[in-house]
Amino acid sequence: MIRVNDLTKTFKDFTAVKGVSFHVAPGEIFAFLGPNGAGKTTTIKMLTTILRPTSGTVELDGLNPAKDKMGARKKFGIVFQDSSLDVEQSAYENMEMHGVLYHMPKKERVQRIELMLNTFELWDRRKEYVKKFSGGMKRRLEIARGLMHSPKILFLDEPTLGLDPQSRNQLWTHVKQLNEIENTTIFLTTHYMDEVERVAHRIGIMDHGGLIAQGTAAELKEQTNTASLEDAFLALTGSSLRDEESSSTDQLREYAQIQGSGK
Ligand SMILES: Nc1ncnc2c1ncn2[C@@H]1O[C@H](COP(=O)(O)OP(=O)(O)OP(=O)(O)O)[C@@H](O)[C@H]1O
Repeated sequence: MIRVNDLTKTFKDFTAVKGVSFHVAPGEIFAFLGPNGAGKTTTIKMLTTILRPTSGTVELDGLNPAKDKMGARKKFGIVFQDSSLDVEQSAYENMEMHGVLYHMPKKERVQRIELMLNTFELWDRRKEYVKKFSGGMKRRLEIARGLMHSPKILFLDEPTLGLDPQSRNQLWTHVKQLNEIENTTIFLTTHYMDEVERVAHRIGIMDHGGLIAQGTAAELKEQTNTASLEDAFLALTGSSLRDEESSSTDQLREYAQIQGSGK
């Protein structure tokens, strides 16, 4: 479903992503794990037509986004770290707007909104303004909205950053359910090791712009002769994700999210 070959991105004289190659099968949940600045977001941006690769190729369900941007965009939904919801509108209106942008017929829009809001447990709150929602509800709404046009692939860039453990747990329960029901292929990035173990079928470990290992959690542990994914990560990168979690970039992001959620 996703085929990436020798993908590279250079900003002036700095190479943020270096010759990354991987495949994601239909219906698979693939997670990118890596410290701050490893190149995860830059990779997602190249996969989703936001950034043009310096070299290498991307294929999404058989389409090359560099050649057919609009065709490729219909194949995926995306949720970035920064919210793009209209907080002055209701949950229903946010969904409706997305359906209109994707030229979905009215009848299809109505059915899909109900299905997705139910899947993400927001149907009862559909008429409320998004500004009244908690951080976890906003995230779930963003994912539901990203799935409005029934994309084959869902990209999630650190979707649980700044959420409390209960909201994180709830979000992944819904995402996994969606993956099982609709067989949506999911590509995600996260800092949280427990999430990766719980949710991902396969994991890619990124460090300094390169994809240094990939496989199931069991395979990564076996490769590094370690007992936990955290130890495997340490053995591969020499740095701990916990240290990275409290980096200034993360603190700033979390601060911005708290501000955004009006807490
Ligand atoms: N537009 C840009 N111009 C120059 N350098 C950039 C640009 N975008 C990203 N970088 C650099 O590329 C590197 C990779 O950044 P990227 O955001 O992809 O990392 P990441 O793994 O997603 O980390 P984080 O978890 O902090 O988002 C970083 O060193 C970053 O400073």
